[in-house]
Amino acid sequence: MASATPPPTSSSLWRSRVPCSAERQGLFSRIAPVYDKLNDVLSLGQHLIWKRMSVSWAGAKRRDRVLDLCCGSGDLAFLLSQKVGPDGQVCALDFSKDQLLIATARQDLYWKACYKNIKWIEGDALDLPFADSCFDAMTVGYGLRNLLDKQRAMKEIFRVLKPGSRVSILDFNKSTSSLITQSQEWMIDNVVVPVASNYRLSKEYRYLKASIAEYLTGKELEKLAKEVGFSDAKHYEIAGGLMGNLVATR
Ligand SMILES: C/C(=C\Cc1cc(O)c2ccccc2c1O)CCC[C@H](C)CCC[C@H](C)CCCC(C)C
Ligand SMILES: C[S@@+](CC[C@H](N)C(=O)[O-])C[C@H]1O[C@@H](n2cnc3c(N)ncnc32)[C@H](O)[C@@H]1O
Repeated sequence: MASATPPPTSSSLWRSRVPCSAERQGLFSRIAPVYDKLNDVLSLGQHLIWKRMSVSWAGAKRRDRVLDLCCGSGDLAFLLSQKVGPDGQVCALDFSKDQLLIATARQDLYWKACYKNIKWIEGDALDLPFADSCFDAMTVGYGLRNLLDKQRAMKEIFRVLKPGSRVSILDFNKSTSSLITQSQEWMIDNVVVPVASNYRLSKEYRYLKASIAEYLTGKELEKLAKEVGFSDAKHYEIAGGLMGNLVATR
């Protein structure tokens, strides 16, 4: 009699599929304590340059009311805060309590007066607790790729933006070039995951590869934005095509 197939272990389950929403929430909470440090180390500090570019593309200006969606530890929220100034407001939303705790701790550490204009909100990007047409600009830094229902997310982003305003969505680029894809995968397999293993976070960082494979290409992101109603959408490749940024205008 053929031996019964053993039930999949949690790690083998993960290897064969991208985690569900609750598992992702747990993932980002587990990586929260080392998230910023590993981003700095693994991107050689470049990620902050990419984030500054993304915030500039959002078009936030003084006294605006803006949203940083999937804010995590707050990198883009702090940049937006400086753009809108003390008379503006930044709403920064995330569904991970642990990421928001890191963000609020950073806010307390930093001295800039404008940072008092940031409001941290625990919520779901797929069901935003905001009225229609209430934001002058929005950023989504490394968030959309992590959302299970990207169309629903794009519809929510469209709904809460004021007519004529922009969203700037920074993430890994799902490249149509096999060389770029192979480079991303090589770096994740041979640099990112081994470094993360020092913090017992191999599985969490290995997820990057599957999430990029499941993501949308630049053209597909532009198409999705136009389908939900954005009047204009343009995807820019940065960092040699390893990263990408969609700018969509309502
Ligand atoms: C800021 C960056 C990634 C944020 C990020 C997003 C996610 O969805 C994750 C999911 C699970 C774990 C961690 C993350 C996460 O950190 C981009 C830079 C940090 C990356 C971890 C570094 C990846 C290396 C790149 C493939 C190539 C870097 C090239 C650079 C010019 C050296
Ligand atoms: C890779 S981090 C990006 C953090 C930050 N924007 C940055 O650029 O560093 C992705 C963030 O998205 C959040 N996230 C994932 N799915 C979410 C959802 N459905 N609703 C709200 N936040 C979500 C995670 O908790 C995590 O903090």
